[in-house]
Amino acid sequence: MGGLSMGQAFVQAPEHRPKASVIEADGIPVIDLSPLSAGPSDEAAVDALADEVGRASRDWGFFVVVRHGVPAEAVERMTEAQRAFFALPPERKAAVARSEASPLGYYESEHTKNVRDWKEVFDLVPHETPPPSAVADGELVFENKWPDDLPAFREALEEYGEAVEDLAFKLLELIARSLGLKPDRLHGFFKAQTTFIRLNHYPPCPSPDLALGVGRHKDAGALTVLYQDDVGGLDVRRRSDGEWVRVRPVPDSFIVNVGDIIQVWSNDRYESAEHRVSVNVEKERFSIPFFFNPASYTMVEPLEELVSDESPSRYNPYSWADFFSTRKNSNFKKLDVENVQIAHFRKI
Ligand SMILES: O=C(O)CCC(=O)C(=O)O
Ligand SMILES: [Fe+2]
Repeated sequence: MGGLSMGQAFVQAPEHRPKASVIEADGIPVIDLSPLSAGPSDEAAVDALADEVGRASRDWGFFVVVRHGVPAEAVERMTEAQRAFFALPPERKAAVARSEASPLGYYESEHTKNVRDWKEVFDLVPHETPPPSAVADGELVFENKWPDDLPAFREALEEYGEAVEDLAFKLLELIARSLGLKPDRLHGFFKAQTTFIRLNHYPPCPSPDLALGVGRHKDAGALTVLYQDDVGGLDVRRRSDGEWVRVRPVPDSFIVNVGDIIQVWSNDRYESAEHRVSVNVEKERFSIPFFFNPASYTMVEPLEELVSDESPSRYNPYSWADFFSTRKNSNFKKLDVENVQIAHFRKI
């Protein structure tokens, strides 16, 4: 299954290998978003929700949302389409493969921090920009690749993308409120968003003690809204003691995590947490991160409202386009250098 065969490229350094015993995370907050869909908005309830989101973003960088408003049927159609896609024969997946110049589509040899991940993926963007008539040398082309003869696939993705984007904007408003900002303060950054959706398939792995589905990393964008099936495997680095803890699957939920951009915008009030994916011998696992990312021309820096004499800016501004394309390149092939991190822009 999945065509992967275990070899040296997948082997993590001893200090990064998963331990045999798994700590189930009890403390990751589960937040009920139903006050957002309760008709005429109840400001006090929404403020209380924003406080919960703020505390979770500060203490964990992760939280789980339930009664989030994404229709169960959209999720079901999406996960069926995902399974159908990964079950295709290798040559049909290869027909929509990613290339260095055109990074969307199918891919099965991603590296995280220069070690290969035990997974296959399919990337696409929910907002395709019209292709430019001429592409400069070295410029990336973000064009979706759709598999032939799988019509329900495209429809399911479009429906799912719209529903999860609505949720992402609601979460963005809660984050803004939690920072004492106007609810729509961050919306402007997402006018020409570079959001992308990734379908992940982690086949059963013969050596789950040596390899990871995704090596340890932080998400570089603003927010990630993740669907996971009921198998489990996502591990988050707990802030209080640095231990890896497993995020238990909750039916009909999404996992939300704050990415590096929100860490920088918030001037370190919130922190993007390190996470990874463990694999197992018996079961395949499916997940779908929706990486909610701002426009490519965004210069990322702490929001001016959150900077003062007492709380000076902790980061030099950086270009999201440059950060994103450098990271994508380093995930595409094994490099000898460390990949780009927000720590490189840290002032203090
Ligand atoms: O599969 C998962 O649970 C998480 C995947 C992930 O962290 C990523 O793709 O960035
Ligand atoms: Fe991630």
